[in-house]
Amino acid sequence: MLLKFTKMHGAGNDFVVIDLITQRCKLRPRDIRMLADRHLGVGCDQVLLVEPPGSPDVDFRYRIFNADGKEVEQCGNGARCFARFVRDKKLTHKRVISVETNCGVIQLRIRDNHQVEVDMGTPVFEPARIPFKAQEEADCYPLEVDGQTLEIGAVSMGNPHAVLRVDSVADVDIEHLGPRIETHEAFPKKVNAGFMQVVSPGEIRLRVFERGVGETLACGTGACAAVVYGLNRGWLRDTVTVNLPGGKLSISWAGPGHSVKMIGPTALVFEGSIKI
Ligand SMILES: N[C@@H](CCC[C@H](N)C(=O)O)C(=O)O
Repeated sequence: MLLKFTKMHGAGNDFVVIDLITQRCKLRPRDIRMLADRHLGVGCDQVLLVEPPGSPDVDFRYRIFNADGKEVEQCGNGARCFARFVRDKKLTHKRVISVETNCGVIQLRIRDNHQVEVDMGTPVFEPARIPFKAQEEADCYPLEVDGQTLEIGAVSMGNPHAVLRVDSVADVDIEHLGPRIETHEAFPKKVNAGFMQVVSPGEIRLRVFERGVGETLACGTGACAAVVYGLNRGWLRDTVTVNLPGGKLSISWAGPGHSVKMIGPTALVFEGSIKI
């Protein structure tokens, strides 16, 4: 069949978005891998499927697949692009949209200038729920990688993140360290690895090696994880500008028990059809 798609990005984290409300298709993991392939398909970090909701209390359901074909729980930049997509396609006229994801319902607010605000929910630090193998919950943990001990923060934003503070993101050997942290045995479901440079209490630089993808130009949940880790360590204040290789996000967190708010851009790249 010929499948219609929309290519979008949020701060350079790119997506193939598929409307499964007005068209029907059952995508297999190999279809997802083909769509995500930058040589043989459309090319993206994640494929997003927009579906009807499972309950009348929410507006939509959306599902997220990494480029490796595996379904995941959450995607911050994808959530913003999803909101812009359903408005642009006139699947809703609402500016405040609630959507069911694999880690619960999240709220999105469409602002002006193609910016979208997302309530990303409360961060989870309990090791078993990340999941992360540790005796007890702590602000930071030692992680042995290639004979050196790294100091990491571990947090779930619906999906698992490890965050390391570094002196300079430009000097991180992300191609070497990223895969080793992603597949470290302490993270039974693998992990997204973020490298954070604190510029000031209100500004960080961040590079993320994403689970199931590799280094991306931006990671929304990674930005949230870095800010909550930095706040817990006393390095950051409650609203932080996160500079990623592909753009800027604004992340706010009022502390334990509060949800994390993210504001950032969305962009439409092109639309097309592809044979599945
Ligand atoms: N790019 C995303 C995160 C996508 C999922 C991630 N790779 C995972 O496996 O958890 C974001 O913007 O949050």
